[in-house]
Amino acid sequence: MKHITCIDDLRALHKRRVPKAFFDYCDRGSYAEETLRANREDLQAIKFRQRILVDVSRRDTSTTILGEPSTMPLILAPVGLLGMQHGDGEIHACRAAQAAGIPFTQSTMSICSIEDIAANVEKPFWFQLYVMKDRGFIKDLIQRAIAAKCSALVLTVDLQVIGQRHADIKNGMTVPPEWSLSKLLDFASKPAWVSGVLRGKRRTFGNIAGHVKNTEDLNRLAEWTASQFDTSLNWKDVEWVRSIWPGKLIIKGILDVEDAEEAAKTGAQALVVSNHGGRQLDGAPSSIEVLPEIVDAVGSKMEIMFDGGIRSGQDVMRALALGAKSCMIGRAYAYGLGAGGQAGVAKAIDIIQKELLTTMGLCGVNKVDEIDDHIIAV
Ligand SMILES: Cc1cc2nc3c(=O)[nH]c(=O)nc-3n(C[C@H](O)[C@H](O)[C@H](O)COP(=O)(O)O)c2cc1C
Ligand SMILES: CCCCC(=O)C(=O)O
Repeated sequence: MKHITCIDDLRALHKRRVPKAFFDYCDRGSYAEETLRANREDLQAIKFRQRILVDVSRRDTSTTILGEPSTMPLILAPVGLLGMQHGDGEIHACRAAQAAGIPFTQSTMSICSIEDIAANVEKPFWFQLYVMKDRGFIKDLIQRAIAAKCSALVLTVDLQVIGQRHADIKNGMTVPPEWSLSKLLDFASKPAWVSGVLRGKRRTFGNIAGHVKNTEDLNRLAEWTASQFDTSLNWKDVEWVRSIWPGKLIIKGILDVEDAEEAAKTGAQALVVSNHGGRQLDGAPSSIEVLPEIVDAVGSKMEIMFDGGIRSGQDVMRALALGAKSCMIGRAYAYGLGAGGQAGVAKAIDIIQKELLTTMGLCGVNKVDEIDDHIIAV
């Protein structure tokens, strides 16, 4: 890993090591990918004020996230199918996060189950919930997260209707992989990936396989989602989740001020300003574009987390300057996982922390809570 110096290097290695269908599933966005591109372009358009001759010898990235100490304002976002990027991928990513001292969020759509992770890591992790039609099953899932001592529930509210990802259709992306000649040739050129996934505990969705009806459709992710996810989901269901889950609640997938104001009334402690990494509503604004107005509206009532397009410590600094308390990363660490398992995720986190520390120094800032819009050049 010594020639890896940035997240882009991990992406290139991920692309080389993991079958095309799973790399593209991770890398690409929905429809024309306008929002996917806007997430990156709008972050890059924010320029810093360089400040010199400030004593920055006591720089420190540590902070708190929902009252808990964290070594940096960074969270591993829920990412589905990590166990298809690398055998036992969820366990490896969670271990890397815990070793680095930051939270890991397990997706409902994980390959390893909640119990698989809990048995293989040392500390509590966060659980992300998708609400499906079978509410008895969802209640059971929440109770499994409670039994596994998950320390926060991330309720994702922006994927009841799934945005089409052209690449997944073109690649025939299925879980577990379905065989075809082109896939066999692709897999044959990635032997380390094949043996890693074969050694992994599971090759299908650990949390949901065996529980929900229509599992015969499970292989075709988009069709299966359309048949299982509940499009009637509304604010009353958030109250229902709140009544079952006693711990910290985070609502993920807010882009609109009115929705943020509604979220603030639910008793949730935090929200994530997110467009799902440009994988859902194509044509939606970038997350960074709407962050300031959401912070203005509800930042005094809830902790504001941010995601969408973060590929560096500079990007974390930008989101914090515009009012986020912490940032989630999705692809940045998934690339690391595909590139090198736990060590690759650790590398992604380390790269971002070092970049943040350097950027803080060059902007004349010592502490995370000193980062605000004074560091932005106008
Ligand atoms: C491959 C992939 C799978 C994802 N799966 C989930 C998921 O299961 N649940 C969820 O809430 N968000 C999911 N997301 C969205 C991420 O949690 C996060 O919002 C997004 O990745 C942030 O953008 P970034 O990838 O540019 O950092 C997924 C994102 C990616 C890239
Ligand atoms: C069916 C959803 C799978 C996980 C997800 O949220 C994503 O791919 O963006």
